[in-house]
Amino acid sequence: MPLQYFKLQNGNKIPAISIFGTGTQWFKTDESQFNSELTNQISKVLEIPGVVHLDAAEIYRTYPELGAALKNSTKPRDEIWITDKFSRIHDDPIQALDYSLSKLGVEYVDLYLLHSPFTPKPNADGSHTYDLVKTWKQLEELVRAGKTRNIGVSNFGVEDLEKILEIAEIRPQVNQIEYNAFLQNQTPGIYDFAQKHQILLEAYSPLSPLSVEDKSGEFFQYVQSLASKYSTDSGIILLRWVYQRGVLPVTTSSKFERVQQSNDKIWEIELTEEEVNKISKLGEEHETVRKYWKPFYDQYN
Ligand SMILES: NC(=O)C1=CN([C@@H]2O[C@H](COP(=O)(O)OP(=O)(O)OC[C@H]3O[C@@H](n4cnc5c(N)ncnc54)[C@H](OP(=O)(O)O)[C@@H]3O)[C@@H](O)[C@H]2O)C=CC1
Repeated sequence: MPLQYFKLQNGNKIPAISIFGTGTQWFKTDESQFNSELTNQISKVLEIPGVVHLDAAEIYRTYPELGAALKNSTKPRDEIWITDKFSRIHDDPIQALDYSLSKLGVEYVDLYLLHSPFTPKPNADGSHTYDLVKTWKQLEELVRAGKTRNIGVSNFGVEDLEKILEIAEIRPQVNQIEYNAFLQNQTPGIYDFAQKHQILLEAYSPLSPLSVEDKSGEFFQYVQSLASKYSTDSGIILLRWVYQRGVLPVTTSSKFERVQQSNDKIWEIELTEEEVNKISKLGEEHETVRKYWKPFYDQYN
């Protein structure tokens, strides 16, 4: 089966898996330290036929590598979905997106997100908050200027989203959150809230369960049995479970074969409803696995 899409609330279509994130293992603290291995990997990803979905952010400091790969690629711009995020390295999203567009050498991104409702670096008074409403208005300006096709948020809880929905003239289409079988609500009620308001959830770190050391429990035996049934590996089963929960998986790999496999194999299998529900149930019974934004969200484990 070919690549699938989710339909956003505004009618636009988004490729239903982001096969290459440039954060996590590719994250850098210094933009000027060029990682040619990353550029090579993105270049190979851009050779995969059809639309490919890439994930970027200001704070990953990987625009130079992504820009170099895009420059060398012959793939038409409309076959590349670029998600980017404002992480508050620049003061506001207008400056930040102008910077990333110039580094990436493109005229627009497909989706621009507020990376989190917090400032990673504390304000002078020690707080981590900032003016979300003012910032959202700037994102809307970026849509009107044609610099991004869609806008959204990341790591937002229900209350933060409510603030945005109240004032939005252009609605958030996406909330990219940490989501895996062992963390089905990054913050209380976020899954149901997003469904109700037609905000597409994206799952970053969807494969976190595989990083657990003790894999002797029923969850792992069950996922492994499904991998055998569908002639694949546990990673693909977990990505497919995310997709069948109506959530868009955002994954990455240093191994090109895995990127290729995530892009193809996930569309060749279909879990039954019973299998999806059983993964959800066994996952919920397992201890929470949360890797990011822990100082803010560990309280919800
Ligand atoms: N908005 C936010 O705050 C955040 C966004 N993100 C975004 O999400 C992206 C993905 O996050 P990440 O946590 O890396 O995602 P995953 O949960 O998909 O983890 C990727 C890891 O899993 C391994 N892997 C990949 N495929 C398989 C497979 N089939 N079987 C077993 N292991 C596999 C890879 O290792 P190997 O290299 O050895 O294949 C890699 O180390 C980031 O790059 C970033 O773009 C991430 C964190 C926070």
